[in-house]
Amino acid sequence: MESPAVEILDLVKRYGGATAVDGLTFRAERGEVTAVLGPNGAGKTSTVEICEGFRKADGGVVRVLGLPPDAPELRARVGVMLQAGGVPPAARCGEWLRLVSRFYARPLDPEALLGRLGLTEHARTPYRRMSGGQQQRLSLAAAVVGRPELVFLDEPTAGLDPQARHACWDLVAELRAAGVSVVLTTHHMEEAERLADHVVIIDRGKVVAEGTPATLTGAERQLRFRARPGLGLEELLNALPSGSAAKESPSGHYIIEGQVGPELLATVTAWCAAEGVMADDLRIERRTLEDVFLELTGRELR
Ligand SMILES: Nc1ncnc2c1ncn2[C@@H]1O[C@H](COP(=O)(O)OP(=O)(O)OP(=O)(O)O)[C@@H](O)[C@H]1O
Repeated sequence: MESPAVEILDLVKRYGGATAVDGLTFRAERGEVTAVLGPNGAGKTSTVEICEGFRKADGGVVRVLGLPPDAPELRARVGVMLQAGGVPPAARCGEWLRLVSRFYARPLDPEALLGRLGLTEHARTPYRRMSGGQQQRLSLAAAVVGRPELVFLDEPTAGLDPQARHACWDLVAELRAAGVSVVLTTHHMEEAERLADHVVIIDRGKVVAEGTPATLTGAERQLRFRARPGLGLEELLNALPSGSAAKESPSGHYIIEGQVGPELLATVTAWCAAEGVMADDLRIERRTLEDVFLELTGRELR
């Protein structure tokens, strides 16, 4: 049987006395996009860099395409986009991508890739003079130019403008369509919802939930509206069918959960009318991945 793209079992990484990755276990299947989500400091980059062979684990087992992460034969089969750097400051954008492409047997056309990522007009610009978003796009291009079987993207769209973000998403979708396995970390829940087949949420170095975006968010719907902060919701709750819940989160944003149907909608709007409350942006929708993420990892800043 073919091994998964990435298999991580009981991974542990410590820095001095602090445990950054604390018995982490998950797999990324071949041909799928796996998104690893987690608050700042959750251990995402540590985990990905161990898979890339850049850091050593203190415990557990990691297999990449069935091999140990430092196996030399992985270099030609795995693409890596780092969060920052990796390119000499004086290297010109186009020259660098052409150079990287020469390390591979069947590379993509570097010029076409520069065009795809909006870098053609910067082809002669030295890396140090490129903007942060342009540098980021060059790193993405360098990660995929060798037609890897598996690509690791660490926060690929952080700091990108909307146009570049969409270009990156299109590229990831194409990689997936071509059968490439993708493991990406991100703080953009929308990105994970759009791109990922499998989402792994980690917190304090452990997996706290995983599944498809649809299984994580569930089929349940919510009624949401905006109104002045601090509405007393007890009376509304009394009027709603049992098993319903009403909360204000964050301030001025109201969420009603339960059997969301015509009756619940009528009860809420009748209560609003009686209370003189204008419910703005009233809508019924499924929970988002961001809701699930915040429920699992809390609102405290890390
Ligand atoms: N080289 C290092 N030396 C010491 N501590 C480190 C080192 N690298 C990471 N850490 C610590 O390990 C923990 C996990 O860091 P890591 O970069 O893996 O998190 P992350 O989930 O990628 O965070 P972010 O979302 O902020 O990028 C953090 O507490 C961080 O301070």
